[in-house]
Amino acid sequence: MLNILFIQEPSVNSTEYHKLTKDDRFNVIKYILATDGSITKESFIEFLMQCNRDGVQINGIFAGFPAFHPIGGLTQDIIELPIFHENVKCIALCSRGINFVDLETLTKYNIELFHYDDSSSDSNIAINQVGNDVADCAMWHVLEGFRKFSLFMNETITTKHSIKSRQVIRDDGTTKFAFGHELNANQFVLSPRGQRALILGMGSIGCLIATKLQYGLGMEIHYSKRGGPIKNDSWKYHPMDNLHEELYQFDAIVIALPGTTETFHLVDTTFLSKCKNDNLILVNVGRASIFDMEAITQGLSKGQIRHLGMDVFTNEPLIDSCLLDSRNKNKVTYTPHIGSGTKQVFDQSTDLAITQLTRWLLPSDTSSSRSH
Ligand SMILES: NC(=O)c1ccc[n+]([C@@H]2O[C@H](COP(=O)([O-])OP(=O)(O)OC[C@H]3O[C@@H](n4cnc5c(N)ncnc54)[C@H](O)[C@@H]3O)[C@@H](O)[C@H]2O)c1
Repeated sequence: MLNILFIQEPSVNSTEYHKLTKDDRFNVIKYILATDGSITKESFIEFLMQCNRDGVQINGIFAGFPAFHPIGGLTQDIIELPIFHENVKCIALCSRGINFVDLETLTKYNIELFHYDDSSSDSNIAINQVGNDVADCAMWHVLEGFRKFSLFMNETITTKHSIKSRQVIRDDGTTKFAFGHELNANQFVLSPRGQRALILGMGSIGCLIATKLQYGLGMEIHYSKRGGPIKNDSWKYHPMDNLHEELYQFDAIVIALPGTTETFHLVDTTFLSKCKNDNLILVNVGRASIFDMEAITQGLSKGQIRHLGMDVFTNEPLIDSCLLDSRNKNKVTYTPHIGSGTKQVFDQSTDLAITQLTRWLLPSDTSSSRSH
């Protein structure tokens, strides 16, 4: 019997989880690392020791979201414990990103770490569901940048009146009727149709953002990435090393890049100085580290940035102060890192993680979806 420890709750809709609970080759053990601080690293280690005293060896770990984060990560001292590295053969995360895990020490002990990967048709999953759902989130922020629907909705909630909610306040404080095309005396609601979007990063997320902005909003698509262009004749490629010279022409810039040392503060004061100097829409669904937030804050205050849309934050889970600043309330939209937060992704991530664990632990198993 192989023991799989669940340190986070799986999706109750997961077919693979239900199969696992009925499979007599596996035993499901749960010790949930709660996010409220009630379980510490010490209590987790004590739990492992108790398992050992009871003669139960943990062979695989379903880490889910947010994995080991509540106890400060899967650190070297935990992995170095013989009761850990002598028994655990594999760990499966539900997130695509691998954060708070000491990969080097896991590799030293040949412990396999799986993460969410929906790019292959190998398993019974919807391919690139994450890319699709994050791209929806990016498209919403871009649309908000042009049309400002949330702003009008909030005004309607406040005024309970469909005319007053779109009224424009003149510089002298008087109001006038508005068709809905004016935000204030100097700013207009715009159609995204025919406007130019630059997408930075053209991986599984970037390509779907491009498709949605092109076919959903009617935008002209430009993109940049490392390693040369992709095969698509209707999107225009700009090499990264010449990007600054091209920035003047874009109405919306969408970030779908990973947070790396190379992309750190890619969007800084110099970058912004090359962009158009008003009505710029900036959206980030990649990583906040790509933005130099001081430069962005200045861009907002001097009126260069018409709209800032963010699904990622510098010190998550905290929200960047420029987004919370009341002076920017009509210029920002933010979502709490929920780009991929759909039921479909949640259910599928459990299915994938369990498939990865069971395949690794029983490599010769050829039954059902667990076969190689
Ligand atoms: N907001 C969310 O909920 C959410 C969810 C999943 C992923 N993400 C973020 O989105 C990022 C992109 O995800 P993906 O699945 O499309 O990744 P991917 O690996 O499929 O694509 C990354 C793209 O970025 C490009 N790139 C990487 N480094 C670069 C550099 N230094 N300069 C220029 N281009 C570079 C690559 O060429 C590729 O086109 C992830 O790394 C993650 O940070 C966010």
